[in-house]
Parts: sequence; C-alpha cells; structure tokens
Amino acid sequence: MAVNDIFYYFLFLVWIITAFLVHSFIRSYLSSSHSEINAPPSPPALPIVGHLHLMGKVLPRSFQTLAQKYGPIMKIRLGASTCVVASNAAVAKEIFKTQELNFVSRPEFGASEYFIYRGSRFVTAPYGDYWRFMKKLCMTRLLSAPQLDKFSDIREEEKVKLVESVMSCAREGKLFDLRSEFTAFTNNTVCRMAMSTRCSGNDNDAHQINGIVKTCLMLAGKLSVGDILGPFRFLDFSGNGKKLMGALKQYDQLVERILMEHQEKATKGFHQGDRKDLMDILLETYNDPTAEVRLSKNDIKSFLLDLFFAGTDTTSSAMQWAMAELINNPNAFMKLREEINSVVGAERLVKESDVQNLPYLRATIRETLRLHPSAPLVIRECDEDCKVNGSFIGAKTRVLVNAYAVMREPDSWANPDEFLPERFMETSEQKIGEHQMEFKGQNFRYLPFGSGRRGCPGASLAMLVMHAAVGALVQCFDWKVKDGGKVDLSEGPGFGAEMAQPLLCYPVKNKHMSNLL
Ligand code: HEM
Repeated sequence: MAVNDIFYYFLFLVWIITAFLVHSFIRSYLSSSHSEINAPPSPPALPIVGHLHLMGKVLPRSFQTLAQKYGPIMKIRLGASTCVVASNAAVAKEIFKTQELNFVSRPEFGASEYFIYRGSRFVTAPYGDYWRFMKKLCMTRLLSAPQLDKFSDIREEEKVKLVESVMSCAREGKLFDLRSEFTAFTNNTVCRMAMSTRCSGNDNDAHQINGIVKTCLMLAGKLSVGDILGPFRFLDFSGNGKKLMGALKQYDQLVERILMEHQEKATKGFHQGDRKDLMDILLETYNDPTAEVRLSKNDIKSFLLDLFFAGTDTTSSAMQWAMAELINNPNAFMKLREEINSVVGAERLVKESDVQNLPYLRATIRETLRLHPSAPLVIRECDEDCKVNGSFIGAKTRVLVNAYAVMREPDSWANPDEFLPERFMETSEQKIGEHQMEFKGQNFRYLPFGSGRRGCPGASLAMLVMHAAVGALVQCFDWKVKDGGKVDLSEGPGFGAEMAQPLLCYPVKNKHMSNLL
C-alpha cells in the first residue's frame, strides 16, 4: 500500500471517529435536556456505547433484568440508537390501548435502507391509508377465517408430509432436525397459500424462496446490529447490506415471473372450483380500478415477502420451543398424549377440527408462547410527544414493549419461569381461564402476538398450524434427546430469543399408534 493511501485511510479514520464523537456528544446533550422534562429513568451510560456494556447475549432478558432495577419504563441507548423499553402489563396497556393511536406506527428498523421495496413495506408502513387498506384486506380476505378454511387441505397435507419425514427417520434410527424440518414445513405451508408453490424435488420455486428468505433474515439480523452505528451504518462496513440487496433482487426476479404466470391465468379466467391463492387475491385488487388504494406490483411482492419474514420463522421457532419444553417435561408430554388418545384415538392423526376438544393441547401452545414469544420485543413508534406512566416520551421515539418480560412478571404469573400448561386450563387455581386469556392481546399480561390494530394478523393461522403439527408429533412419537439427558433450553443471541441450539432428537414410533403411516 502506498504511503499516500495509508495517509488517506488515516484521515478517513480520524474523520469517522471525530464525527462519531460529535454525534454522540450532541445526542447526550439532547437527552440530558429531556431529563429536565421527566424522561424515563435510565441506567448510567458510557460515552459513545451508551448502555451496550450492560447488554448480555439475549436482549429481551437483559432488558428484563434492567427493568427490575429501573422500573417498567426506561430509556436505553445502544450506541447511536435510543429507545424506550416498556416491561409490565400496566405500561403495555397504556401503549397498546389507552394511547393506541399515538403508538400505532412502527419505525423503520434494522436493515430498512437496503430493502428494495422500501416504500411498499406493510410491516413498517406508517399508520396511513396504505397500511389501513392492506390491514383490512388481510383481516377480511387474505388471512380471514373463511379464507384460512379454504387452505385447510394444504396445511393437512404439509402436516402429513412432516409426520412421514419423522417416520422415515424413526425407521432408520436417525436424528431428526426439528429446526430445519419445522422451517421447511412452515415455509411450504405459507408458500403454497401465498403462490401455490412448495419445496420439493420437482418444484424449485418454493425451495429458492425458502433459501432467499433464510439469507435475508440472517443478513437483516446482522445488519440490525448496525443500528448502533447510527448515521455510519450506511457505510456498510461488513458488505452485508450489498448482499441483502442482492438476495432481494433475486427474490424480485423469481416472484416477478410467478406474478406474470398468475396474471396470465387471471386473464384467461378462473373456472368454477378453482382456488385463488393470496397472490391471485392481491392481483385482483391490483387490477381493480375502483379499489380505495391502487396497489403496485412492488406492493404485492413486498407484502408477500413480509408474510414470509413475519410468518415462517416465528411459527417454526414456537413449535421448536413447544417440543423442547414437552420433551423436558415428561408429565406434560404424557398428559397431552393421553388427551389426544382419548379424543382422537390411535387410528388417525390429530387434525385441526379436533383442537376445540383438546384443551390441554391449547394450554400447551399458549404456555409455550408465554415463555418463548417468537417476537419478544414488539416495536412501535411514538407519533406525538406524550407521557407514559408519568414519563415524557418525545415524538418519533422508538418504543419496545418487552413481551418477554411482561409474560414473566411475578405479579401477574405464579412461578413465572416454569413451564406449566395447567395455568391455562379453565380449572386452574390461577384462574387464568382461556376465556380471559385471548391470544389477540386484549389481556395485557399476555402478548405473544402484540395487541390492538397493529397486532399480528397471522395469529389465527399460526395457531392452526402449531396445534395440529405439535399435536401430531406428540401423538405419534416418543422423542429421545441426542446425547441423552435434557434438551438445552438456552436462548440464542439477539432480539429473537430463539433456541440457541438446533433441536436434534431421535424419534421413536409410539407403539400404541396404528400403522397408519
Ligand atoms: C407463532 C407465530 C407468530 C408470532 C409469535 C407472531 C408475533 C407477532 C408480533 C408480536 C407482531 C407485532 C404486533 C404488534 O405490533 O402489536 C407481529 C406482526 C405481524 N405478523 Fe406475526 N407472529 C406470528 C406468526 C405470523 C404469521 C403466520 C403471519 C402471516 C403469515 C404473521 C404476519 C405478521 C405481520 C404481517 C405483522 C405486521 C403487522 C403490522 O405491522 O400491521 N405473523 N407478529
């Protein structure tokens, strides 16, 4: 390297460090002026890094620990990124209900600057005409109960394929990787509902989408750490931003082709009995000149991508936690097996319509989501200056509701860290009957799917998929942990608190089941 080059690199480095220090100084100054107007409590911060040094591996857990000292609403600064964290049911209620309209928007976060559909993203869209239109479309058509009913055969087929895949491992005495199989299962299910494609030897489209979505989620996860660099993240030191854009362009080309095929089919006209997938319904809206909001093709592609991002890993992660907890709690496992056996028997697989008669199965899934919410930090943005729990929150502040902490709060939950599905039974002494423990977030101590207008539109779909699949895997197999002993329940690093280790087990066929497979 020439001396000149070294000199310029050195100058560049000095420029970066100076700019960072100035930026950090201005932020500290601005935030200290807020303290005069009653800002939320905040742990002592270090220059530049803020509270980064107080963060452990698992962010929701670190926030939970800090909240025990600083209270249910606190201000946290991670490098250049500042947010307010809410950690109990009362404050969650204020944000999600009392002041809902002020907190109904979501900020752009993580790697948003690299998203090629930036203006079209539903998940980060501000609370305006576009978001309202898409949400209504979601709730009345795309993910509505009647529409989900029309896809029930898809979910049934995918569940049977999952069970067959476990069965072949059981026959060969091989390890079954629940993480990757659950991810393929949820991806196939969503892909088929979204655009009638699935991962298999003869259909490469869903396989490719699966790969692209995995890459994007991994890169977006890495890039979201870049938030702490504030204005410097655009420099993309790691090159991950470029890689993410590359993966998204690949997705764009693939889905553009599938979209053209759907458009052609729509032009020819549907026959009676043809089932429309989500892309067909979105295209119908796109082609409708009277629609309240005219959708673009990018809106369609972006919306479907959001469904993959928001719907596949969340569901498969919750299923892994459910199986892990059941394997580590043999009493709960056997109780569930006996319930399924008495209601369904040994001659057929448990199916979605059985779930209404399987209260312990429902309680198991609810308890799993309480202990291991797949989206533990619900992110929102404050629209206008306001007060929450008596503290001042400035307009455009990012707010994280720590659902993980809320759902383990000792004031709301007896033995909060224990896996006890019984607490969700009508007969429970804790009196947390399901009737009051709606999973749609109207009870503010139970928030696996967020709450209110911005709450998860895929909750019903996720529940359908999880109940039937977990039920079938408990019904048909015993599960032996890879190295004997118990499943390692450590949570992995980052925002998601997913299982740190892939769940690898030996399935053994339940000898009481008939040979239906
Ligand atoms: C166990 C599975 C799932 C969990 C735990 C989960 C959880 C969540 C949470 C906590 C939010 C934020 C809600 C809020 O701000 O109040 C959310 C949003 C969202 N979820 Fe889910 N979700 C799951 C499955 C799904 C599925 C299957 C889909 C669709 C296929 C989906 C689609 C979405 C979308 C599109 C949003 C953004 C909504 C908006 O911004 O208006 N999710 N989810």
